[in-house]
Amino acid sequence: MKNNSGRGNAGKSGGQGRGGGSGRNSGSRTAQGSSRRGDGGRQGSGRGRTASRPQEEITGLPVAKNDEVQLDIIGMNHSGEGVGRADGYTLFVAGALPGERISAKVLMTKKQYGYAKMNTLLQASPARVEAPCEIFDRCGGCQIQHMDYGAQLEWKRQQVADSLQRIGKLNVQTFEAESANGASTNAASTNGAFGEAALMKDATGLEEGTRVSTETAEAGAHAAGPSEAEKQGNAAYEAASAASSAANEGSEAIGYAPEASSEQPLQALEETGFGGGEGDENSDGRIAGEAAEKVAGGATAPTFGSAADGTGTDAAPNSLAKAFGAGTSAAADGMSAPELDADTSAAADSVSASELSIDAAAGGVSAPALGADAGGILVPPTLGMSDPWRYRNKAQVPMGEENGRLIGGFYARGSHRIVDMETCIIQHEANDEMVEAVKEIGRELGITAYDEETGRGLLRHVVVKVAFATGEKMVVLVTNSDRLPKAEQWIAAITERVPGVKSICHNVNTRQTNVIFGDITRVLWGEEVIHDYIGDIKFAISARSFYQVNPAQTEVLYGKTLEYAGLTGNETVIDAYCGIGTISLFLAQKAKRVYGVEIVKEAIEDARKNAEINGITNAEFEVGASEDVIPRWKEQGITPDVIVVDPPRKGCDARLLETIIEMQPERVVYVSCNPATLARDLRVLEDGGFKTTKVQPVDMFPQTVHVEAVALLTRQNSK
Ligand SMILES: C[S@@+](CC[C@H](N)C(=O)[O-])C[C@H]1O[C@@H](n2cnc3c(N)ncnc32)[C@H](O)[C@@H]1O
Repeated sequence: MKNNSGRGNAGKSGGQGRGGGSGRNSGSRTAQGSSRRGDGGRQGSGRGRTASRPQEEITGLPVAKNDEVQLDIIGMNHSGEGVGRADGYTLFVAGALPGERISAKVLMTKKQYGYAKMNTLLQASPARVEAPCEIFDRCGGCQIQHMDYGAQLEWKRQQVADSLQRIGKLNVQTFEAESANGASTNAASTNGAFGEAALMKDATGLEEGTRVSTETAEAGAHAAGPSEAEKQGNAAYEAASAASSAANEGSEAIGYAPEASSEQPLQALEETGFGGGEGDENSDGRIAGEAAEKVAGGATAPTFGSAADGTGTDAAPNSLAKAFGAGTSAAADGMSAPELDADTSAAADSVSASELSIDAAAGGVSAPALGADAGGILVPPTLGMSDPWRYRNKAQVPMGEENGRLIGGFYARGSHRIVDMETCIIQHEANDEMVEAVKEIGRELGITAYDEETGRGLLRHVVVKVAFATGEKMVVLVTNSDRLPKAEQWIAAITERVPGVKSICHNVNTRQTNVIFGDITRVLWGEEVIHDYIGDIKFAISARSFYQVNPAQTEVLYGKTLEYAGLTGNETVIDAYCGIGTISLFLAQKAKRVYGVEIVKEAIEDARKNAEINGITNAEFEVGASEDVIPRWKEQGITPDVIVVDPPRKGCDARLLETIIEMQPERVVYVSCNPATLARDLRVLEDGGFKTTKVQPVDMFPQTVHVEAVALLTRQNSK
């Protein structure tokens, strides 16, 4: 276990107390520059926003740019920023935790909310810990290392409960949780220290039922990108769906009927692919990696199916669209571009802009009194890791040069400048070692790094994967040329310095884009794939195939999915959004027959191969959009007992939900990486005759703000 203790020492000044209340009067404005500095608090250095966009002066606000304000932090938004109020005006503060009192400088103001940079931590939260990573302040891969892991888990559970209540208008059972500061909190209410929902409406300024406006789309944008990437898969896997969902998905907007945005996402990619990032799964648009790939790929490379052609139409039947308001207009997605950085996390979260309860605006006042109903949905504590470090099996590292020396690491916040990095403490050590070895070899061979401004230079990214169960390793060199110079020397050096390497691949990406992978991948040496196990099932993982990045927690997630599916061996099961068939094959062990559907052709090819290598014959897979294929299966007479869905962040297509309701399975198991769209979709299914009984949060991405959950719904009406 890494050093994750040290609670509460950082920067307590103790001199100011917490101030009274968190409502409209909690922020007190002081003269600029009058705050104390250097009293040991977290200075909010590198994580402050870069207000690089010219700002329009908005008059009549309680604060102005450069003001110094004292704030009580009353929640944390889904980007991991503390939420404070200054005379009723919402300010987002990177690095501040709920329950803290801080002095901060206002960086920028918008009509409904603004950003501030913490200058002095006046009173620290007991949940505050010293972030163990030296570059936490600069790297976007993790957002909440400074929060005690128990508090992270509690916050994630709260995110789920809040979304169910506020967006889904669902009844959540009261749950007594020990909060990080030892106080007992009613986790079903929304005014706990870790609840943010109450702030959303105020932050976006939208009245309940208001459709997402430009501002909310903008706000939501931040969440775009990476968030999902890992979960969604790489460019190949996401390309097909990205065009239709790009904007919506990234924006966290939850309404149906989004318009697709096609080009904007292209800048999404700045980020570290090394660490968390959802470059993969990270959200705040800060992580390049796959997220970027996904988005960018979808917009630019219509290679994998109809949705990728940029014509994405997620149009929902009016009734549904109406039910959830928030038809959002796309754009959001592109927001992760560096120059927009300062706007993005606002997310204040368009997510629920249209759904938020008005009384929420009061500042942490609880939503409708839903909590105490024992008949409500059970949201148990988040299933976390005993050691929430070194959990990732894949790193995607951008390469650059510093004074002529090959370096690789992460993009400095708000720029595309690459900062060298030797270790990432959420990566498996083997990934650190592989990346380091490749950098050394590259230097020895005199390899140049790709320069995205000039389009010159050779090595763009190094992607490394390690299979936790077998120890097999893969190195992928992504270059800006079709030929890899000195290929033999590369192979000799990598095989010598990377013990256990099973596969060395070369991917060609000559496009001037931030997308990591190009379309051509060649095996330079060894196997085309490495193998890993989840439970007893063996999976072949190729250079570009999507595979969950946290294998330990994947087993937990799939185990819960299987448990909720309640299989006896006689059931027909549909696995919608099945990817490479990971969940399908898990289920097939206990079901009569499993039908998997996935929009990306390559994923389905992998799924079929994986079924074969495991000798599984009762699973079949079809390429296509779930919302197209499953209605067809219905016409063909397939009658599932259980339907499992594991959609991208944008949630299920409305047509799919309608089909599920018509098919009337006994149970629906909904695996989600976005509590907002989960809540929206559960509302539809509830209205269609299902009852949500449990929603189990699972921590797939410790130290980041990403929230994963699996929900069980049972059919209430009879066929
Ligand atoms: C969250 S991933 C789930 C993958 C898989 N269940 C797993 O756990 O590895 C979502 C998947 O849905 C796919 N997808 C996106 N839109 C789709 C659609 N309309 N129909 C079917 N699959 C889709 C993506 O390509 C991606 O593989």
